[in-house]
Amino acid sequence: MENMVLILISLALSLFLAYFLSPLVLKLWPESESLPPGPPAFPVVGNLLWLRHSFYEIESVLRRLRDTYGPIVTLHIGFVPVVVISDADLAHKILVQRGALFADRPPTLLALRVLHGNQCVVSESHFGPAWRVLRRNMTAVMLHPSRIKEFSHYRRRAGRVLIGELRRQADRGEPVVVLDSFRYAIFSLLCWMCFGENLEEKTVREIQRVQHDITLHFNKVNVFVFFPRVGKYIFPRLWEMIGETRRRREDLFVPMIKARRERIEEVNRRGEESFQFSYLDSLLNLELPDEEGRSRKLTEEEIICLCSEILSGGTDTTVAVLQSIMANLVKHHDIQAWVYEEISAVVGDREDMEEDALGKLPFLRAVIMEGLQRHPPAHFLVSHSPTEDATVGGYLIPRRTTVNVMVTEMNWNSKVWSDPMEFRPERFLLGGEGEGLDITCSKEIKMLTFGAGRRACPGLGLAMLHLEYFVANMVREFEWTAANREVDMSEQMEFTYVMKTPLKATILPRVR
Ligand code: HEM
Repeated sequence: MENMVLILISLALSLFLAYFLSPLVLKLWPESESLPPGPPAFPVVGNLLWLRHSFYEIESVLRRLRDTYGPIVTLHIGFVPVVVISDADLAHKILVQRGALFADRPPTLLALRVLHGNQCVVSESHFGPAWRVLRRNMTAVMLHPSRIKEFSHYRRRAGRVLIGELRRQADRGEPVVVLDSFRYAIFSLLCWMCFGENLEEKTVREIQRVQHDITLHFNKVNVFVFFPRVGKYIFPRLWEMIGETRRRREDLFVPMIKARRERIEEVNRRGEESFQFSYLDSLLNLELPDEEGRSRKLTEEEIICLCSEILSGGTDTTVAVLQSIMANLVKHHDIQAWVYEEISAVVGDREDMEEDALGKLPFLRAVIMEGLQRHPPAHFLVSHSPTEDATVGGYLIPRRTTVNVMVTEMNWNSKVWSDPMEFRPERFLLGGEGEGLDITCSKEIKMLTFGAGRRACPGLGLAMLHLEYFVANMVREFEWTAANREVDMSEQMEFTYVMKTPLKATILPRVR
């Protein structure tokens, strides 16, 4: 109790100093000369602008700062200096040309470490041997094109569930709100790939609820940036909720892990051949190098966090883009008609749309690329960090500094893209400015939706396939029109950037 009072008093004092004495004091923060420029900063609160703006406004704040200070600025968020880059050449330098130097991640907040297994997940691991093993396992074992192909029966099943659900809603004669159906389709698909079982709907929905709560906490833990050591005493309820969600996830995942272990032993004993491989199987076998160079098996908690990572990372991002693309097809009926005609010409009146057909649909691919360019679900990358002191744009960025890049400054750059805010898939066809665009950005950055370099998104191929597969099936089965006169395309920040008003459409089954 005494501690609590002391904390509150010192907090109040700092806020008082920061807010009321700011006109008199230019800089109380002992800022290193070397960091890129930025607004004045103060103890505890960092930049005063956080007293006037919420984190949700960070993008517009950064645009204003870019106009004042240039394409590389330093913000102070609580105690943490954060360097933000908004220029494609500088971004290419740190992500690709000197990628190894900037491939580390900064230390994660304690609250996130509780949820993310002490940084033992691919996205948060420090750049080093353990990250290499985890990432190679994810890309070579789970996300390798041949493995993705093996999972095609899961996609067919998820596609049927989605179309069935949309048809049921359409039969009621009401406009459909598609978001939940999209989310369930993508989530269940990832669940089956992750756990290797045709899990029942009830179980999938339970896992989905826990993952959803983890996402909600992920957004709230921002407050711990300001109070990294004492946050759990200042916000005891939030801290308790985080612990509670973590326990619920354990209660769900641990029995599945145990069952899977036993199943693998049984399969090995019997020599069964028709065994559907899963991400979980690879994690059960995986060995991580420890600090002394020895190998060790993953703990149960680490396995839980790695499964959780793929479910969260692969769902919200893909669903956000899927919804935005469908909203654009509702809004631009001519583009929807073009997609439909292209699919019909290739697939004809066959019952099922085979995945191989997707490779013969260049306009569909262009629509997906345009969706990714215009509606990146992450407006910032996951934070990077240099492993040693580094110079960028003439400024020194000390080792371990948090560095981030503004994705939308690349994707919506009017010097690269004509009318970047218009939905114009043709730009990705022959002769268009996006023709043959290398989405991995190896030579230059024009679109940064999946990041670039060593830490670029390993789920790129899977996400593209899911987007193409579901958009193609939904356009083939239904004609989509707006339920309201206007489709509101404005977006807001949740875990990712999503449509502020979820898409509501009238869908009519097509006659074949
Ligand atoms: C449209 C869908 C997706 C988008 C736009 C997207 C975007 C991103 C971005 C911007 C990053 C950060 C890159 C960086 O820090 O430089 C990232 C990292 C990551 N993504 Fe995705 N992602 C998508 C789908 C997926 C899927 C389907 C999976 C897995 C099934 C996945 C797994 C990951 C992982 C594990 C990382 C961390 C990589 C590392 O730190 O080494 N993502 N993604």
